[in-house]
Amino acid sequence: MLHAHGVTKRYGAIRALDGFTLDVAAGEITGLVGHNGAGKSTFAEILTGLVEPDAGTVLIGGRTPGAARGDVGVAPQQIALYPAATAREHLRLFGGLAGLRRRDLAAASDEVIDDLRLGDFLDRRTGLLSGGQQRRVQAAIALLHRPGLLVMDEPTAGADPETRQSLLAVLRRRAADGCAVLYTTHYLPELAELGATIAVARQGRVIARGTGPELPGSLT
Ligand SMILES: Nc1ncnc2c1ncn2[C@@H]1O[C@H](COP(=O)(O)OP(=O)(O)OP(=O)(O)O)[C@@H](O)[C@H]1O
Repeated sequence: MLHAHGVTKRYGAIRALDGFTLDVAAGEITGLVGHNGAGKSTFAEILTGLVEPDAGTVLIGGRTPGAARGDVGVAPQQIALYPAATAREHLRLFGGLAGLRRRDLAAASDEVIDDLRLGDFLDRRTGLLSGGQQRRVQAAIALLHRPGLLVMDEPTAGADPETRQSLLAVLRRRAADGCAVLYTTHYLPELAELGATIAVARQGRVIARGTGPELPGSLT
């Protein structure tokens, strides 16, 4: 589903990505781990189609990230919500932008509201929500249109254990339905819970790939 080969991205003298290569199959959850500054978020941004790589190949279901945008769901590391709008309004807006028709949008919204337990604060402005509640709204937006590729960039940062459990559970279900999931985290036990394969990034490239037990502890 996701094929990236030899991707480079420079910011001035900084090589954020330096020959980054990674494949994620449909139905696979890949945990992307690595030190701060290893290039994880830069790669996630390229998958949104908003940041262009300098060189290399990135294909999502055989299409460029720009062309595949409707089939990608992204939960960025930085909270990116409209503080004056409610969670319900966010679902309506992003579902509409993803092309969901009214009835499909209602069903899809009900599903993510239930999966991520948004019901208690659905009609409050997101700017007034706690950090963990905002994370749940952001994850719901990523999941809403049932994309073929989910890009979750540290989605459980600041989340309480119950929120973390509900998010991990819904990601496992989506993967079982054939979704490819790229999941960045600094918290390795989550990857074991997800049954994820692991990619270790360092200095802008993937230096190791495998399941948890296959990788030497010092790498992760
Ligand atoms: N827009 C930008 N302008 C300049 N430098 C950038 C930009 N985005 C990223 N970088 C730099 O690129 C490198 C990779 O950053 P990136 O955010 O991708 O790392 P990361 O692995 O996601 O780190 P973290 O674990 O801290 O989230 C860093 O040195 C960062 O400072």
